[in-house]
Amino acid sequence: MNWNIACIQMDIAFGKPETNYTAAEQLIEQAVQSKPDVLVLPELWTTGYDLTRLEEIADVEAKETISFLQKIAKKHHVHLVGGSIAQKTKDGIYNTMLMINNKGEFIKDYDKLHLFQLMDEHHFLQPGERDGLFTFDDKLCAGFICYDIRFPEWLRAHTTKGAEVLFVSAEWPKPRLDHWRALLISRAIENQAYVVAVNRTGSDPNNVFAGHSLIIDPWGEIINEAGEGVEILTGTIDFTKVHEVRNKIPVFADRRPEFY
Ligand SMILES: NC(=O)CCC(=O)C(=O)O
Repeated sequence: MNWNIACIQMDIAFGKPETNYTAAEQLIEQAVQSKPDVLVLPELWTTGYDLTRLEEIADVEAKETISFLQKIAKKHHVHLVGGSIAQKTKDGIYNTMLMINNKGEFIKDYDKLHLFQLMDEHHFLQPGERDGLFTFDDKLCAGFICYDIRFPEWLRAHTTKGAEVLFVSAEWPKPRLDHWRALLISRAIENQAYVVAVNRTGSDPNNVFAGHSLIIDPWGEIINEAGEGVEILTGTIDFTKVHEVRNKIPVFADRRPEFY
């Protein structure tokens, strides 16, 4: 089985959800022209890092975003890794990734596990406590959010359970572009999995963001890489490649977890 992927590398208006819904919808309408099976959005794409105003602008129980994504998924018969949004719950605000299948069914939400202190997340957000595993078309995938990629053990915990595609939504600043690329390529090689990583572009009052969304195969080869600007990045995932690479170098069978 193959999947055509489309990554929505967008700019994000700081603290303006309505502007961002409109911008995302326009880009998605362009992206669906190539008939993707899966569409992916970046981190905190409705609000950006306007953390001091989250109490006011976060989506309560993610209701508005889920309904926005469900409408798109059904209209275009496309699976959505709906990036992440600031979700307001009774326990606090979370940085939450939303997965909707191509029938418009809500499949999974994943709250960012590792909060990034350098961008003050720990002062405004609650850390997640659940895994990022989910299934589209019977294929086991996993979702991660930005800083999570610095924790190889977290991604490995998902591939040892069988995940074959690792989706990453990010707002990764430009000064650490080299880390972004190196970490993502490493996560693909060590997990022998596809990595589909969507970063935002543009800037906010505190950071300039790197763009350079990436689709990487299980051998660590880059299938496609975006530039710095607004872009729809596409690429095809061939699931047989996961099994070819895992059979060639049987990393999972050769692990010695009793010594780790
Ligand atoms: N939004 C984030 O989690 C950014 C992570 C980051 O920039 C890093 O260097 O790690």
